[in-house]
Amino acid sequence: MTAPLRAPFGQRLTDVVRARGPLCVGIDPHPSLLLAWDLDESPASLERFAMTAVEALAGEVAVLKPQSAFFEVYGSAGIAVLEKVIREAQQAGALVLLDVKRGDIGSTMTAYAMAYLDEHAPLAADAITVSPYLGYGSLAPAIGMAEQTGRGVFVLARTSNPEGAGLQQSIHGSGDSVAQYIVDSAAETNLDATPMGHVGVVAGATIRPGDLDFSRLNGPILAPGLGAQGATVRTLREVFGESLPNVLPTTSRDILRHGPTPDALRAAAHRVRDEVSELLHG
Ligand SMILES: O=C(O)c1cc(=O)[nH]c(=O)n1[C@@H]1O[C@H](COP(=O)(O)O)[C@@H](O)[C@H]1O
Repeated sequence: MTAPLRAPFGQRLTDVVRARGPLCVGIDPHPSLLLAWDLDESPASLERFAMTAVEALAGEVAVLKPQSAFFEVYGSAGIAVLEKVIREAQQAGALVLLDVKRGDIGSTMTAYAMAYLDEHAPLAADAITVSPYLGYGSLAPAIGMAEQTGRGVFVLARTSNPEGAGLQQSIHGSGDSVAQYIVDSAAETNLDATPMGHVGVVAGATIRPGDLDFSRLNGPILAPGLGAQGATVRTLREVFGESLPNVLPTTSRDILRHGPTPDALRAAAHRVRDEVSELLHG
């Protein structure tokens, strides 16, 4: 039997969060942020922006989450920057969650899995975001490959944007909401994993408290929405309650707006991380 490539994602995430605190920072090179950093909209500026964020944060925070769209805008030059971001962030000890929100029929999903979760893929990250709109089962190739390679997937369940609620809270054939069905499906995949499984869910820090029951998930909960979308660290307790230890809050603009000085970016990330740690450990 061949030795596993690396420890399972649930273990790796648990370890890095224990060492660095519970925070994911998004690398979202918005045009308005480039402007605020005195940069133009060119591939060279994209690289400067993204690598400054990596330099400042990859040795400090548990997880970095580059948003693929902001790199894709620049075509192949942007993808080359994204490859460098992933590689150098991992070398500095952060896990990289590539935010691509992929989802397709199973056979195409296999190709997405090979693009982002295969050992030899130039864009291989530690985890990706995936969309279950084609059915939770259609994600099987990504979930399977992630398990084989010690990587993870985060399935959109209840997103942070106001438009998500109507669809995600509608009632699924199981009698629960669509969002709850996604959480429960992830829970089935994660059953028996220790310290937790490799299938996370995405649930916005902006959602209504009590909308979802995460108690059986046994996996990480990526919680976007802090800062620019209006949620605060305090709202995390209201929304996630007893499941707070599994929550990985993520924030992008609210940190990046403090650039371009690496020290200021680091200080902003430390502030949010310490606030979340305080909430968790009292
Ligand atoms: O999957 C995500 O990361 C995500 C899911 C979600 O429900 N809401 C959400 O905002 N996101 C992403 O999280 C980031 C939020 O950015 P800020 O609002 O600047 O913190 C963006 O990259 C979004 O694409």
